[in-house]
Amino acid sequence: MDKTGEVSIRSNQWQRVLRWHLGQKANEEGEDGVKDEGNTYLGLKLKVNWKELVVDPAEQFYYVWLQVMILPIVYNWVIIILRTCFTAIALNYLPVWLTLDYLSDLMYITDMIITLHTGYLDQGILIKDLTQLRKRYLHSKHFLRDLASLLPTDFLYFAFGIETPLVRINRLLRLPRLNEALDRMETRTSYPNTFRISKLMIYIFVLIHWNACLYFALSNYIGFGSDRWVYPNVTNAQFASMRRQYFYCFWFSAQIFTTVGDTPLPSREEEYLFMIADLLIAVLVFASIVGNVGNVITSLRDRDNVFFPNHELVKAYLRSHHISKELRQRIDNWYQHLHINKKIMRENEILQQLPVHMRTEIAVSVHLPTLSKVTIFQSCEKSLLEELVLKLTPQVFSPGEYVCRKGDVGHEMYIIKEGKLAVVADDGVTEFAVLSEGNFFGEISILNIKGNKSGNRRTANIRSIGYSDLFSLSKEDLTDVLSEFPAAKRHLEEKGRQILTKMGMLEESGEAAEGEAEKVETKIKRLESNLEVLQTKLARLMVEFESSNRKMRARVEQLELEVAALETQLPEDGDEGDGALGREEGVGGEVEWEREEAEGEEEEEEGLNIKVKKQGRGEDGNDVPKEGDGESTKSTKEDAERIVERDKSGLKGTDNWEKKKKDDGETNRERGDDRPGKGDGAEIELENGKKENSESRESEEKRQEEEDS
Ligand SMILES: Nc1ncnc2c1ncn2[C@@H]1O[C@@H]2COP(=O)(O)O[C@H]2[C@H]1O
Repeated sequence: MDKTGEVSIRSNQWQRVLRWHLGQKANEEGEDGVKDEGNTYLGLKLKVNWKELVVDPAEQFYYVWLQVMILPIVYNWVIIILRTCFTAIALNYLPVWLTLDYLSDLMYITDMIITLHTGYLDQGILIKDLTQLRKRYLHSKHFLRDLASLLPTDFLYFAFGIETPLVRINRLLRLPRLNEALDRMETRTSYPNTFRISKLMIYIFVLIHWNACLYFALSNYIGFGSDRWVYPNVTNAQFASMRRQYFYCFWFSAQIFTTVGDTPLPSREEEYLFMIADLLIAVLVFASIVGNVGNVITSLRDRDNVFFPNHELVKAYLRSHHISKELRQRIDNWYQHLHINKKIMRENEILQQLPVHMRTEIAVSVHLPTLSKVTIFQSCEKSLLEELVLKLTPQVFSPGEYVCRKGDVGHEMYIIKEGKLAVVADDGVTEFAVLSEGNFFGEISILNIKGNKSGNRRTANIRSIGYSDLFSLSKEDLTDVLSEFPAAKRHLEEKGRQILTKMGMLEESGEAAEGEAEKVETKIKRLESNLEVLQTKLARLMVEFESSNRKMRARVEQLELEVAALETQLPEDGDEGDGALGREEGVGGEVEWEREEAEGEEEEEEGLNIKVKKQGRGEDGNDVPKEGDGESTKSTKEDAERIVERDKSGLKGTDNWEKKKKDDGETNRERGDDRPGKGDGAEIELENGKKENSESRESEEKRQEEEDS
């Protein structure tokens, strides 16, 4: 199984390498082809449609191609000026130069084709459509620059002669491609500081080289050996060789740029101008060397400071607080141990800038070997381990140091990555057990194990025997993780219980008490929920009672009003028909106003009013004094208003309840349920009211009939 797996992984890698050879289309077919037959690769290679090849700029091929492109660009930057100024060098190696020239041109052309087929990201998606790629490249300024760098200026050789390679100066325009390649390398390299310094040195070398070439050309122009400043006479055998010519000029130029050593004083204006320009450039070169090297040193120190805590500051602090020599020595040893063994304490801080999933992957690959040695985590799901690794904090303990002491409050548990620790008695000598790599401890006091007599206190002293490398996991983090993985929690608790039982620190009745406590808790919860239901019912009943009470009161008040109105009306009935009518109207108005209060009872109320009027006339027949009439009517109206006001304010307290009832009813109706809902008390009330009214009306009518007869 393993072997087959390995083979398939390897073949996958090959398939990926093939992808950029075969192009996107051929790739799909190619995968099957490669699987099926060994010879298919060759067949597919012939089928490759190179025109449709699209390069992903994030892939290895593009990176490798950029590195290859460094060669022709650097070649042109170094050789064109050399051949221009050192004619002897140009002519002596002409076939070599011409070959290299056209080879570099070929690479420039290939580079343009590859750029044309390089996809780009649009909203995070790689664009592979060749028409779009072509359009984008051909409309960009890069294309113009690339085209300019490839113009066949070599035809100018016919005009100026083969010894003037300066005609190829346009080849230098490809410099941005070199920068791109170097930038990519800088992000990929594992040694960015070394890379930066090397890059700087190469730039300076090219600058000195150019200056050397120009110095030789200027000397040639002024006349070799005409003064002390220029290049000595080339007819002199000592300075005749091409190598000597170049090295002398390079040395002279390097002297100026590094401002080290004595250069001969210039004697002609041209020489002065050359020296002035060189010295100005030299200042910049010098400054950039110092600056860059300074940066590298600072970044190296910063890296160390991030990896390891700043010892200098701690030392200064300890000195200023007159800490004992012995303790200072221990602290020094601790730092020394970290540095020598490259123990990184602040990895969480260092990886902070990465997205969580990447941090998890790193943490998993770094810490999983340790976690997988821990027995309880061996059987755990991968997701639990992934959650755990991000929460682990590395800690290093020195020899003899106590990690925890019996009786302390526990805040974290520990996993041993490396080292040995002893569970020791209070005398610090008797060892109960020795814990080593892959063991864990400190879980008992943070797990709230039922029946644990020591509660949240440490049950033992743990002392580091030598240097020990631990991971600590805080109580909160552990609780968080375990809440989602109950099996792991049970496992941990079981181990804790075993230790506690051995130590006799687990209450026997702990389990039973736990069960009892659970039962009581369940009962309490049930009672509480019952109580809630009862309270709700009571509140509903209260509201219903309140509502019917209010209505009854309103009805009584209304009847009283009407009776009073009739009483005042009766004596005038015979004399002033109109006035009586007016009053009747007035009372009717009041009654109407009352009616609005009594919800949904209009018809019944009207019926009642008529009956009351009849009854009033029939029963009484007494003359009610006219004077008192007005007053009584007025006071009755005021009373009624007061009552209604009171009722209204009484209503307010129950408004929410009424509203809830209505809402409930509406919800039911929305559900298509026409039955009265939980909150349909009002409707029920209304129906009850109607029933009562019709009953009272019937009894009223009966009474009337009896009286009439
Ligand atoms: N006899 C023992 N063997 C191994 N580990 C122990 C023993 N006694 C205590 N421990 C561990 O030491 C830890 C001390 O802190 P805790 O009580 O939180 O949890 C304890 C256990 O994890």
